[in-house]
Amino acid sequence: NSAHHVTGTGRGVHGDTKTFEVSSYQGQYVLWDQTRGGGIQTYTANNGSSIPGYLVASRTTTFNDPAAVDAHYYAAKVYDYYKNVHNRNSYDGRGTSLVSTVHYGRNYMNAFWNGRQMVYGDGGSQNGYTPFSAGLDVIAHEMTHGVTSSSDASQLIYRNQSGALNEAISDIIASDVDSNDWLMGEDINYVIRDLANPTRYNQPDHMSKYVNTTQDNGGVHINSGIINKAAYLMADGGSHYNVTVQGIGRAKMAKIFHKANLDYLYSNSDFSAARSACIQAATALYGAGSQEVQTVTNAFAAVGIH
Ligand SMILES: CCCCC[C@H](S)C(=O)N[C@@H](Cc1ccccc1)C(=O)N[C@@H](C)C(=O)O
Ligand SMILES: [Zn+2]
Repeated sequence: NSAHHVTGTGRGVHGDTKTFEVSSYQGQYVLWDQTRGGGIQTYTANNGSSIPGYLVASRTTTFNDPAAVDAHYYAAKVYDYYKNVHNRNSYDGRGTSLVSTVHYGRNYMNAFWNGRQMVYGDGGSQNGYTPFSAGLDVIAHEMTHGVTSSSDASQLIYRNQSGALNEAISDIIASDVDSNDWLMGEDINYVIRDLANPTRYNQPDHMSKYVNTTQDNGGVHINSGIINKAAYLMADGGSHYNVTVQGIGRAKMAKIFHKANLDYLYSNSDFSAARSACIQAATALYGAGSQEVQTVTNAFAAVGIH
C-alpha cells in the first residue's frame, strides 16, 4: 500500500546522492524496496560474519550508510536489468526477494553469493578501504551467480572449467549491466580483470594458456579469462590468434550467454560444452546460419575452443 512506497535518499560511497525505494517499518524507515518482485532488502552485518544481520534502518528517509545505499540502489538497478533485458523476475525468475548484506567481516576484500543472497565486504588497504558494494559490476556479478545457481539446468559446479565458466558468465553479464567499459572492479579501486585484454591481469586469453592449478578452486578466477575474451570478441569483434571475428554488439552477446546459461549449460559443463551451448542459444535466438551463429563459432575458435 502507499505507506510502503516511500522514497529514501542517501550518499553512496563516492559521495553521490542517490534516491531509492524504502519502507516504513515499526516507526522507522528501512532499506526494503517493496516495488520490485518479492522485494529488495539490504542488511548490515555490522562487521560480524552472521548473515543476513540487521535490516538497515533510519529514523528519517535519509540513510547515512554509503555502503548500504550503494548495495540497495545497485540491487534495484540489476533487478531492473534482468526484468527489462532478459524478462526475468529476480535471480530465480520467480520474484524471490533479493537480499544483500554489507559490512561483512573486517577489511574483507571480497563479495560473494552464498547460495541465497549477496554479501559485501568493506574492502581493505589494497583498494583504499572501498566497500565492494560501490561497484555496479560487483552487484551484477554476484546476482548473476544467483541466476546461475537457480537455473535448474546449469548450477555450473564451482571448480575447474565449469567453475571458470560460472565466473565468466558473472563477469560477462556484469559487463552488459555496467556497460561503459570491459573492466571489472574499476568503481571499487580494484581493477582485477579486463574482458578485452585478460592477460593485462594475468589471465589466459587462449586455451593453450589454460592454467591447471589447485589454487582458487582450480583457477576459476584465472581461466575465466578465456571465456571472457571470447565474449568480448563476440561483442566488439577483432582478430585474435589469426582468427577474425565479426562483432554483433554487447546486447546480443549477453542474450546469447544468458540463454546458454539457462537452457543449454549443465552442472559440469566444460569450455567445449560452453561453445555448443552458445551456438545453440544463438541458433534459437537468431537462426541457423545467422551472422550471430558465425560470430559465436569464430569467437570460440579464436580462443582455441573448437
Ligand atoms: C568467498 C569465496 C569466493 C567467492 C568469489 C566471489 S563469487 C567473486 O568472484 N567475487 C568477485 C568480486 C568482484 C566482482 C567484480 C569486480 C571485482 C571483484 C571476485 O572477482 N573476487 C576475487 C577477488 C576473488 O575471489 O578472487
Ligand atoms: Zn564470482
